[in-house]
Amino acid sequence: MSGSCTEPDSDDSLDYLAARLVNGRLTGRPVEQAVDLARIEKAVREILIAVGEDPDRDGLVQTPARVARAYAEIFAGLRVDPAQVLTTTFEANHEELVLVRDIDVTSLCEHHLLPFRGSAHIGYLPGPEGRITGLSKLARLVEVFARRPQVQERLTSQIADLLMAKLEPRGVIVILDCEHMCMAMRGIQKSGASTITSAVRGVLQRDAKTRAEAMSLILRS
Ligand SMILES: Nc1nc2c(ncn2[C@@H]2O[C@H](COP(=O)(O)OP(=O)(O)OP(=O)(O)O)[C@@H](O)[C@H]2O)c(=O)[nH]1
Ligand SMILES: [Zn+2]
Repeated sequence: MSGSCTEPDSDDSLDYLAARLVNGRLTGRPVEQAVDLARIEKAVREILIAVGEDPDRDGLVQTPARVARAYAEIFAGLRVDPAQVLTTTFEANHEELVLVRDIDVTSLCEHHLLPFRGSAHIGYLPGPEGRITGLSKLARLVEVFARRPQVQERLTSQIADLLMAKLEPRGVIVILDCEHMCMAMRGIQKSGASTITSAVRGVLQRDAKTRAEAMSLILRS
């Protein structure tokens, strides 16, 4: 038995993890909803027994604790207020499209608790005041919403809606392109199928030409 896991396991460490999603520093807001690591461990031990494994054999004895820590990390977004990500905005007198493409996304589908992963493309047209946010904040927003049990459609809309609410831009477009392990590893077993979801708000929803311009930049190779 190695028992050499070094991942954090105290409440303080989970607090730090949640804070990192927001500001990248080891400071931040307190954990609002602590993760019950012991309860996850107990449940994972039960699952191992239920599938016919011996949870006490050498390779598995640390597994419930490892899975508990992994889940705390994977679901850290549940302990973060996404609005915190967008507290810093800047004046830029820029009213044209701002687009960040190919943001890596990994989330867990809430139906099977299996991963789905791919890319997010996020664009917005700043409002009349021309206020913008840091580019990294768009990626942080994806992280906060992705680190929750999700369906791809809701993940896509949540990103778009929060940007609309906090930046008050003229429009937002969010496209996610992901592969779902629940379709590859089990069930229909079709690997390589990609699911594309979009959330389009404001002028980008109303104006086909503006939307087409944004789409052409998103799709440009
Ligand atoms: N719309 C949507 N469906 C999803 C997402 N992730 C997984 N699913 C689907 O959720 C559905 C759950 O369907 P159920 O019939 O309740 O579950 P199931 O018997 O495991 O379904 P199969 O995967 O078809 O075997 C499946 O069709 C999955 O492909 C997602 O992000 N969005
Ligand atoms: Zn699934």
